[in-house]
Amino acid sequence: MRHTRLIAALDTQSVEQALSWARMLDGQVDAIKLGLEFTYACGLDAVRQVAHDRALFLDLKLHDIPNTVAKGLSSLAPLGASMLTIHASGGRAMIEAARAALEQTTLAAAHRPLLLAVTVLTSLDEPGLRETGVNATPREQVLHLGRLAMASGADGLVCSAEEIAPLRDALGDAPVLVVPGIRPAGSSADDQKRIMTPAQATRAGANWIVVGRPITRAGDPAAAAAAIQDELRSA
Ligand SMILES: O=c1ccn([C@@H]2O[C@H](COP(=O)(O)O)[C@@H](O)[C@H]2O)c(=O)[nH]1
Repeated sequence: MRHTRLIAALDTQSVEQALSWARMLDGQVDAIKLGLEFTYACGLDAVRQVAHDRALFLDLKLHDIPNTVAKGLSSLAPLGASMLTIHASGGRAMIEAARAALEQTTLAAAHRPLLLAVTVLTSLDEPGLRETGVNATPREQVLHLGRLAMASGADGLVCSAEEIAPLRDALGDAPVLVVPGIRPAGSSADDQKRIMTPAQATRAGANWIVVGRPITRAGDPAAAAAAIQDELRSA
């Protein structure tokens, strides 16, 4: 049976805050995620410092022409992240270039970061997606982009928990599914639109769930993470 692992999103503009959360969550989460907010505010040296010997999901969602994305990933690969993100909507050539760049830059295949393609942001519902010019439901568009990304060299997909079952039906166990938009029962949805609880996401087949504010805003982040791990185990 698949075991779903927990990533804590450390979204902050402060190195001290990120370090403090990372230390208090050591042993409670399976990886930490640093993203745009932290990286733009604090820089790549700070990413290295917080990641230290922790498993790192570096979620910078690259989206540009193939050459630029490839060069960007070549610059990021030495940081030692386990997972890096690009937008699937960048297209086949961009995804292929991204994969090739990671293979060329990383000396040992075993140390190559997983290339994850973001499908449809979990903050978008159907009306929000249509406003972007996409005449499909989020589920249809996630499936479309998921197929394209996996056929172009992605190792996995970022999607909401609502799309896990259709993705598994279409693509089987191959894609590593990393799932944000996770809210323990009773917690605020914030800006997320396609949400599920940790238990629902693990039952649906998530490999990893990503949880930010329900952990970082808790009075006791370590206890909040431990409660999510308990929920995953007993689902
Ligand atoms: O579709 C996506 C892709 C990435 N994210 C990121 O996950 C975390 C979620 O944080 P919460 O505080 O739990 O909402 C955040 O860092 C996003 O950048 C996402 O939410 N949806």
